Amino acid sequence: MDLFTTAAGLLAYAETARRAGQRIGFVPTMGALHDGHLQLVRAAANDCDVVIASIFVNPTQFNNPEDFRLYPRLPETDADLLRSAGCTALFLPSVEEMYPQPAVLKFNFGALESVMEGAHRPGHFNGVATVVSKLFHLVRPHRAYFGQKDWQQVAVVKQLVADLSFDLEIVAYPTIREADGLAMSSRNRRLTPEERAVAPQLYQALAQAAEQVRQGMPPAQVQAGALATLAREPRFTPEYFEVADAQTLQPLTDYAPGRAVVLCLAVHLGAVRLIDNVIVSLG
Ligand SMILES: Nc1ncnc2c1ncn2[C@@H]1O[C@H](COP(=O)(O)OP(=O)(O)OP(=O)(O)O)[C@@H](O)[C@H]1O
Ligand SMILES: CC(C)(CO)[C@@H](O)C(=O)[O-]
Ligand code: BAL
Repeated sequence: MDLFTTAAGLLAYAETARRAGQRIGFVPTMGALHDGHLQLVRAAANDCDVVIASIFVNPTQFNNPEDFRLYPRLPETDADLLRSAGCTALFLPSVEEMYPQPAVLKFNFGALESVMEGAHRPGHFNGVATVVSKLFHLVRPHRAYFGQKDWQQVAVVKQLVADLSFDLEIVAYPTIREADGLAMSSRNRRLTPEERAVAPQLYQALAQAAEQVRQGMPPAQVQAGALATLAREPRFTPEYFEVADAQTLQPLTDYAPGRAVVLCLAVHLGAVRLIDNVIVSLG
């Protein structure tokens, strides 16, 4: 696996692969890798000739400086995992390399970012769109791989690709979970054993709410019930629990047949903020 720390090195590598007629798969990450990331790398290795992964803890998408400072950083272990999953090149830039000058461009994703992560993490999707655009320009992949654990991010990135005519395909893969249901996340490493023990209740609340949606319980009642369930665990401080249209991400007042519903939550557990979601397809 090749390692690049400069934009120029990455650009030249990707350009050579493209000129040779190779298909390029791209997996952007913030590192501290787990099976959720590695399934994306394996999928890219299966579909493409060249697989480029990036590890960059992007400061512009963090609204909380402590969250940025404490974000797990394990580049050596990550490199080994990437190599064994079939990655052919790793881009590991510094902040100065990615932002030689402060980025000032502002994105507006309208209703897509007026809810959930967009509403609760001011500037978050602006930072994501900025760094993803930069990375897409350097790599110019044929396909870019994202996880459904960040459901809203996938919607925002698809909008970005459409609005800016990036010539690539976005593919999204399901959330990989621990055996007890907890969604894999780099931030799980920061949980204490006591917090880790109660964390699976987040998925349990989502699974219970999903069953209620299938049974036709009104969205407001599903939401209130889930928030009440979460409130029973004193270590949880819920930020939101939304019952939303899976495409538009707007909160639902009732269900439309044939549409998919996404149930999304963000909960603080000690010093760690976790998100998760499940999709319910309505017949
Ligand atoms: N459990 C998972 N299942 C599937 N995809 C995932 C999972 N966790 C992360 N991803 C995807 O991997 C990519 C990189 O995500 P990122 O590096 O932020 O990892 P993360 O584990 O979600 O970290 P965080 O602690 O920030 O939530 C994103 O497209 C994300 O959706
Ligand atoms: C897409 C991404 C790598 C951009 O920094 C990040 O938001 C993530 O890891 O999901
Ligand atoms: N996985 C989304 C990146 C973030 O939390 O900033």
